[in-house]
Amino acid sequence: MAVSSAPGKVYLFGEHAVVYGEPAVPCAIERRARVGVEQRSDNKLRIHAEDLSLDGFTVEYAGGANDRPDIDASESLLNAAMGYIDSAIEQVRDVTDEGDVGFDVTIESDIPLGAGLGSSAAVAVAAIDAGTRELGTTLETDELADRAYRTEHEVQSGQASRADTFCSATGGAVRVEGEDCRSLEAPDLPIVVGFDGGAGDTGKLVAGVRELRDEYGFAADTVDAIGDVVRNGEQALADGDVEELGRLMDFNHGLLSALGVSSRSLDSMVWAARDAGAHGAKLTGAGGGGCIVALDPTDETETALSYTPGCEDAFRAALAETGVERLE
Ligand SMILES: Nc1ncnc2c1ncn2[C@@H]1O[C@H](COP(=O)(O)OP(=O)(O)O)[C@@H](O)[C@H]1O
Ligand SMILES: C[C@@](O)(CCOP(=O)(O)O)CC(=O)O
Ligand SMILES: [Mg+2]
Repeated sequence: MAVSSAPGKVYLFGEHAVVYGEPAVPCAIERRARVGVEQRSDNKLRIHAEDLSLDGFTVEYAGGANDRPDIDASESLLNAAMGYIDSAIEQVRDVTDEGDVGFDVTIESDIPLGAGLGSSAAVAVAAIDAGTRELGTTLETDELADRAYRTEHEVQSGQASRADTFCSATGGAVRVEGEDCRSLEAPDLPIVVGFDGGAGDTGKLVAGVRELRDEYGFAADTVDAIGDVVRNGEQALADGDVEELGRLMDFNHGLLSALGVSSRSLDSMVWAARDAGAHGAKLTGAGGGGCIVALDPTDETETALSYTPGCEDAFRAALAETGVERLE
């Protein structure tokens, strides 16, 4: 059996706009998904996912479009639940040229699902890394990130950036613009996360922004403006100017909100953080529900969030210096 882990992330800047070629700066955090993969003697896939919102389940099936697991859940729920892991295993089969190989896969994760902290990318990166190693192939980080990106691209119906998967594979703070992915020097940022207990559907939210962008010139301008915020943010990051970073995060949140991807609970957490004296706050990831990220070196934001109606959990997140980790 091979076991790998990979971290989740927050977006300091640039989600959604990154899908259209603008730069984005995500930052890996110490919340990880661990995936164990063991080769079977038949061609079936057995997936044990403790932390899925289906209350944890075990299924056994051969994988691929024509063989669905026999469990009592709607097709859409099942697709949402299984899509990333299914597609990650296809990448393992493809990269190792072992189309018929079966696996027992076990997933454990401390990253909330669908909440903007990149659980899908972490699961894809860890699964592909463990799966390929189980078959005797160790991928370079760039190829691992690329294979995990293909997983997200497929599951999100062709609409995904390389940001989440590159960040999860390499760790640290990164900058992604189209195919250009690189690591950034980042100061130790005082990151606080607020979680509303909910989730958003990444594919749907991305499609919604695309429709707005196609329909209105000003929505396309809003996407471009996010790119400008990110470029300023990169400079602030290089200068270690946390106050300026915060101001730019506030601006970024306003633009995301204009694109329709915020929600009442995300907005209340953002305002609670600002009122508590955070340098800045914004939603992170696809939006619709899930998490916000704020910068505050004091305890005020975490405390304020823990009393904010609609906030289920608030925690400080350390930067994850290491991306994929090979545990067994
Ligand atoms: N612990 C887990 N076990 C199995 N699959 C997971 C797990 N965590 C995430 N996933 C997969 O990732 C999907 C959520 O990804 P996504 O909607 O992109 O949100 P995010 O990446 O922001 O968490 C889940 O529906 C599931 O397919
Ligand atoms: C909205 C988007 O920019 C980020 C999605 O992040 P998450 O899956 O919500 O963590 C989509 C993408 O970059 O693929
Ligand atoms: Mg995701």
